[in-house]
Amino acid sequence: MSRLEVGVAVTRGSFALDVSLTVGSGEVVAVLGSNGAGKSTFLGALAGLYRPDRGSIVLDGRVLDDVPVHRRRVGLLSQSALLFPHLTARDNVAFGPRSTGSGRRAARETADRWLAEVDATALADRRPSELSGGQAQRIAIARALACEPELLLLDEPFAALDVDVTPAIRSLLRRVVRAAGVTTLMVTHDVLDAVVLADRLVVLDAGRVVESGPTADVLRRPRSAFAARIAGLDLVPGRSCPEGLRTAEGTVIGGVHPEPVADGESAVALFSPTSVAVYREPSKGSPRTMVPVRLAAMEPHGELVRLRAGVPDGGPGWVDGLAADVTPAAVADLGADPGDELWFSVKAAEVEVYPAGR
Ligand SMILES: Nc1ncnc2c1ncn2[C@@H]1O[C@H](COP(=O)(O)OP(=O)(O)OP(=O)(O)O)[C@@H](O)[C@H]1O
Repeated sequence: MSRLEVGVAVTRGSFALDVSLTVGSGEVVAVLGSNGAGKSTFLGALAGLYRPDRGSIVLDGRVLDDVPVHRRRVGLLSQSALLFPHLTARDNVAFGPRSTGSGRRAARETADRWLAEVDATALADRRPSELSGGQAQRIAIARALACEPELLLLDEPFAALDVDVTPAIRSLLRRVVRAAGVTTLMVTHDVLDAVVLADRLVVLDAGRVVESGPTADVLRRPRSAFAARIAGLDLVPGRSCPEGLRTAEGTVIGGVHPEPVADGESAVALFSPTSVAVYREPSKGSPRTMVPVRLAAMEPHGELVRLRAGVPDGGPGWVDGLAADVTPAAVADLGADPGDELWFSVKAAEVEVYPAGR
């Protein structure tokens, strides 16, 4: 079991990544972030595909910076299985142990053990062209772990699978990664991968870590707009004020402070889309915060309809992407279409204000 300590800066064209991160021995960390946030660049630096401009990667006390890729003891599982087409499943799995010095027989035994671990013993003699996508990915999992990596990198490991096989492969990966106790870093777009597999979430934005913490904590109390979006919550950034939160342009969002936040401190207001009511006109004298929006989109959301806000003419940018989940009957009463100017409204008692950042 190995502890990973990374502090790297990587430049690709005009994009700059600067990330410091520690992954405890045997810990599974998920790296999330929107498109272009730098997730693949970060993983590529760890895998040895990109040379950092500065910084270092230390795995179990070994500095990896100048270690050739094949000696790093870093396993990589990608979206596609990338099996050798001319080798059987067993020989694909045995390839790693063979190339690190195991004899033919020992490598075969290791391969058979890992094929059993991933419930693929019956597939041992098949070639990749005779495997389904899910079966091939199981073999790829066995192959990655048969090398006994000190660090396992998962790059969107389920992105290329059919949706109906993804849950089974996801839970299989969870089982074998936990059993192997291997230190793991996973890049994913899917919050479900993080919930099922990861101890901790790290959110990247524009090449920087904007949020990090235990998976459940980040999803319960997101500090970044991206994490709030994946957790299904609305988030408004600003500064704490006695009434709740004041946005940069001066809107006050009434809210409660579940934990102490100093007046004027950088903070975020969080609320559930189900606590947002939607009106055609602002209601006067209401104890609710009323925010003008332009309706950007409407989509089904379970038994409700999710109304997605865009910025109205001259309105503040932070309303962009706010969600309101309302009943189909309420949508019919409202008679709203995308492009209409509406008011989102939320009660102070349903807004929680927390310090921003960790
Ligand atoms: N070969 C390249 N040359 C210059 N810039 C690049 C190159 N490849 C990627 N970039 C830029 O680096 C930034 C980060 O890209 P990266 O692929 O790491 O993001 P990502 O978070 O993995 O995105 P996605 O979720 O879309 O896969 C992007 O702004 C991208 O435009």
